[in-house]
Amino acid sequence: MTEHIVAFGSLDDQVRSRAEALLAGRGVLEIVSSATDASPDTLARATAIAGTLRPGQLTAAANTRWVHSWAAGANADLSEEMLASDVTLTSSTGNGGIPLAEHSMLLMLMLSRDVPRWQRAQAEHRWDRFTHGELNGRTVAIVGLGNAGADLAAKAKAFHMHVLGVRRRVERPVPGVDELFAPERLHEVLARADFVVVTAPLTADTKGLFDGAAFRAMPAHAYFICISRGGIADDAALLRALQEGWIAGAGLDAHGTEPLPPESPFWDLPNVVVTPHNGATTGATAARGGEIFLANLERFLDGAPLANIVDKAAGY
Ligand SMILES: NC(=O)C1=CN([C@@H]2O[C@H](COP(=O)(O)OP(=O)(O)OC[C@H]3O[C@@H](n4cnc5c(N)ncnc54)[C@H](O)[C@@H]3O)[C@@H](O)[C@H]2O)C=CC1
Ligand SMILES: O=C(O)C(=O)COP(=O)(O)O
Repeated sequence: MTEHIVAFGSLDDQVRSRAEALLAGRGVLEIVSSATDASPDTLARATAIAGTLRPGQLTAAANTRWVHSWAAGANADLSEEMLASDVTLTSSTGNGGIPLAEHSMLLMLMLSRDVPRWQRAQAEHRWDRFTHGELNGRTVAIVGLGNAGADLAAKAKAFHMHVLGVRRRVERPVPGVDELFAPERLHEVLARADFVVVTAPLTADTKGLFDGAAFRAMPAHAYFICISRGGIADDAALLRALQEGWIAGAGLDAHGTEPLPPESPFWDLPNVVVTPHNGATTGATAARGGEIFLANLERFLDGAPLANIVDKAAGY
């Protein structure tokens, strides 16, 4: 059987030539600049698609058996059409765990040292020597212990932090995590944390998990960091928590509304570090994403079970 693989977006030259080598004699690779540019003919020919489909496109892609998302969190791919279809959806989970863990360390360091205050002083050429904090000996609670969370636990341990972890399978220890808790004990964990880092995916279970009660459960000196998905925090509650001093500050790479609108109050809060959902945007992430796709392409061509299959019912 000849496979017709369509990729939306630009493929790195190396990934492209390796995909073409895998397909030699077994199929063709067609690159379309974006999903919007995919013609009905292209969609009808595709037996597999890499990229996020637009509404109506999956229905038009009648021969497609596999859709691969370039994203680690496949939320944007889980359309009504996708949920209703029996097409296999795979994600790029695993591409960005390392930079997300680095980004979490960066945000914890920036917040504890009050880097924004130095930046304000530097912009004004002002010599502002103040007392700031250390990570050493502080407690970090990590919610979600997959690629990013597990790597963060090891990194936090290397900074001599005490590491609390929240995961559903508490019976499975994670290196670097000192104490593991089930999600039902979240508020108890939050009450003990100096830093809370959310790395869990956005699912029906995690949507709005950080509501007013969760922020009130955190100590007033604690910082909230979200590197996975906005929507896990209720933005109105987070804003109140930051403005009214329920918590000390936040480091936000993932936001409830993206791009964060220019008028959003989060931009201007002195105790918030905003990054534009690019905590994992490194060359290495793109390279790892390419490897994940190529390994799955090989499995697809061999009729072998695919890796990184998204559990449509679980939502990630
Ligand atoms: N900021 C950015 O640029 C990026 C953000 N992401 C987001 O980061 C997330 C994490 O990435 P990875 O660590 O690679 O994913 P992962 O799938 O390896 O890790 C997520 C972990 O959360 C756990 N989990 C799921 N529901 C949970 C719940 N209710 N309570 C506690 N734990 C729960 C899962 O079992 C899994 O172990 C992705 O799902 C994605 O949404 C991913 C890449 C880039
Ligand atoms: O891979 C992911 O899930 C990410 O959040 C990365 O952002 P993107 O989807 O590439 O805009």
